[in-house]
This record gives sequence, C-alpha cells and structure tokens, in this order.
Amino acid sequence: MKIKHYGIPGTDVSLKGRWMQELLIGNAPAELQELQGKKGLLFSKVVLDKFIEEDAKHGNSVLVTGENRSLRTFSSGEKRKALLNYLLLQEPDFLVLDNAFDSLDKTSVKALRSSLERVSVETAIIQLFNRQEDLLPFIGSILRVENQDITNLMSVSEFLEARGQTAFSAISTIPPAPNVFSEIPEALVKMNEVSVSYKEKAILKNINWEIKKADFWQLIGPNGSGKTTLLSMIYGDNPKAYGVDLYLFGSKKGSGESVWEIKKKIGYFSPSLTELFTRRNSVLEMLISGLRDSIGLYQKPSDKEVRTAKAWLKVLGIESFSGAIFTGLSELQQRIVLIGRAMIKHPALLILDEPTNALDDKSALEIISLIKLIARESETAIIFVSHRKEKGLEPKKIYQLIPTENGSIGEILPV
Ligand SMILES: Nc1ncnc2c1ncn2[C@@H]1O[C@H](COP(=O)(O)OP(=O)(O)OP(=O)(O)O)[C@@H](O)[C@H]1O
Repeated sequence: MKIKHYGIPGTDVSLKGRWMQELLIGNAPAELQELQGKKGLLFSKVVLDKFIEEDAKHGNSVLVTGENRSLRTFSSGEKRKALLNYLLLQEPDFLVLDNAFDSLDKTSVKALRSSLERVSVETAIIQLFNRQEDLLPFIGSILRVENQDITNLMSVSEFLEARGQTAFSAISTIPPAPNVFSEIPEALVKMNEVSVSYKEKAILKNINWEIKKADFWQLIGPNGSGKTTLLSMIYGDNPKAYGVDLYLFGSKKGSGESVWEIKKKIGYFSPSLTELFTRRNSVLEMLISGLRDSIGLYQKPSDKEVRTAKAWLKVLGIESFSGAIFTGLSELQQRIVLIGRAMIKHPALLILDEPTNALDDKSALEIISLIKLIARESETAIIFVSHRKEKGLEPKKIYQLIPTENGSIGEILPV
C-alpha cells in the first residue's frame, strides 16, 4: 500500500491538542486509521528545548556526541539538524514535523527536504507548516485541525488558494517621533575589520559594515554564519564588542556611552521577546513602555505618552485591543504590538531579528507590510534578519555573511 502523507496548516503542535498526543502513542483518529498502533516521533521546538535543558544539567547531549561544548552554543539551525538526524536513527513508522524548516537557511532546507523525500518512501510524514512554500512535495492531503478536532480533509490543490492584501498596505503614514535624538551622526554603526572568535573557533573575519541614517538592510547568511553574533555586537552586551574597531552613533563602543544610552537609540524585536513579557500589562501599556525603555510600566504615563500610544494603536489596527492583556493576544498581534513598541520612539536604528519566523503566509505578509510602512515613513534605519527572501520586502541593501575556514566574511549584495 502506498504511504500517505499529510500536511496540517497552522501554528505549533501543542495547539493541535490532545488528538496529536494520542496519535503519537498510536491512537489515531478515524481519518488517519492507517497510523493506528504505529510508532510516531515528534520533531518540535519543545522536544529540542528538552534536550537543551538535559544537556545543560548533565552535559554530553546525545544529539551532538563527540563535541566538547554545550548544545546551547550551537546555532538554532545546527541544533535542529542534530535533532532530526537523531530521530531518524530510531526508524519511526511516522514522523510529525512541527515547522521543521523554521530558522533553517536555504542550503540546510534543501538538504533536509531531500532527506525527507527519501524518508517518505518508507515513513509516513505529518507536516505541520506555517508557510505554503514549506509544504513538502510528496504531501497529498491537507487536514484542517480546529479545537482539537479534524474539521476538514482536502487535497493539496483545493488548499492552495490565493492570498489577499494586508491591512497595512492601505495605511498612509505613522505617528511622528515623540522626541528628536540630537547629534546623531550620519553613520550609525561602523565596523572596521572586526573579527570575533569563540575560544579557537573563528566566527567573524574582518567585517566592514557601515549603517547610515534611514538605511534599510537585510542581513542574510546560512545557519551558524554569525548573524546573531554580529547583532549582539551592536545591540547586546557581547564582551567581544570591546577592543574591536566598532563605532556606535559616533563613539567607539566601550569608550563613550553606556550600554543603556546606546539601547535608547535602538529599537529591537525578535520573536523570542514575546516570551519575555509575562506580566499582566495591557496593550496600551506595552506600547507606552517602549517610550521608556522599560519592560513594564511603573509610573503613570503622561497625556502625551498616552496620545502617542493611541495613535499607534490605530495605525497597527488594534484600537479595540487597547485595554486587552498583551499575553492573551494571538502570536501575530503580539508581534505587531512589539514591533510598534520598538518603533514608537522612532529610534535611530531598528533591529528586527527574524520577525516572520514561524508565521504563516498571511501573518508574515502583515509583518512585511508593517515593516515596509515603517521604512517608507520614518528616518529610522532598519536591519532585517531573515533566511527567506521575503516577497515584496524590498530592502535597499543586503549584507551577506559567507562562512570560510577563518570565520565569516561579509559582502554587500546588489538588490
Ligand atoms: N558562546 C559560544 N561558544 C562557542 N561557540 C558559539 C557561542 N555562541 C555562538 N557560537 C557559535 O558561533 C557560530 C555563529 O552563531 P550565530 O548564532 O551567531 O549564527 P547565526 O548566523 O545567527 O545562526 P542561525 O541562523 O542558525 O541562528 C555558530 O557556529 C555557533 O555554534
């Protein structure tokens, strides 16, 4: 009998509920009777996080044997590749892939797709996916799962429907800057021959990169090429940023302004931020806290701050959620609020670290449209990090990290 493979559009496996857990232990629903009593394994972020936790406690992760450093220090792509190989070695009857390609670069995606194609000859695959382009070619049917039940079973061609316009494409402008940062030089970031290594491993080699006011950069590079490391030199407290030829807003890093002062001029968003905000702050308070560079809101906001935040709520299309608790919003809404929060002060530089990661096509398009609106309507320079060439993003410049034996070198690509 020919093995059947299924795709399930939507977010992560934990939201797919109990039936997925039942499926993994062999209690398949009627629609998937052929998997009854079979051995299933799960590839997901939660499973990977468990291995990372185990490794942090006991060391010697089974995922990366023969390496004398912790699993945590591997790049997100490297970790995912290791987990998949480990699962495949156990020869499951079926494999549930929960967004297997998120955070994997083009080359790794290609390699993974062809190994999954080989696996699919003998092993059934159930693919949870967010982006249509991720759908594996051998998947024949799509299952819609809502409220823990399968609500629809259809063919892939029935599923592939056209996608519409976003709300942000119709908006003409954004609220103005609440304060003007004075004396910001034309060159916001300047790196001259910057090299970084961890122990004896070279990560970045002779990086020359200049980011000017109102620039719109996309930063690309394969897994482990050092994108996060490069950003942490600018935004984070990476000790490697001291003692190299790196200028932020006109002063050499470490010599002039404190990390705190530097962060005031930078807006930062990464999807992992959504997990950091656990207090019961309202959406309005979240936006206002972006004017204060604080996580929560500890003092009563001024009328002007409230007005600015309300103007942003309108642009972000979430006016009706003003008083709602942030943690109760959908993933897309949370990201929109946090991008608004990063942008509300009109920072000189806005860093967006994989803002579309793990979103479906429609949601990714919303985020892209919001970023385009910000790029068009502000003087803020943007660094957008993503493995994907996002359709319609149109950055003005691309900085690519290219791995070599002596660390990644940087190259400016034509757009
Ligand atoms: N503290 C550390 N000790 C040793 N190696 C490290 C440490 N932090 C990062 N690395 C290594 O540095 C390299 C660059 O990692 P980085 O996370 O910057 O890459 P990336 O381009 O952001 O990757 P990805 O796209 O997978 O997120 C990787 O090989 C990683 O394993």
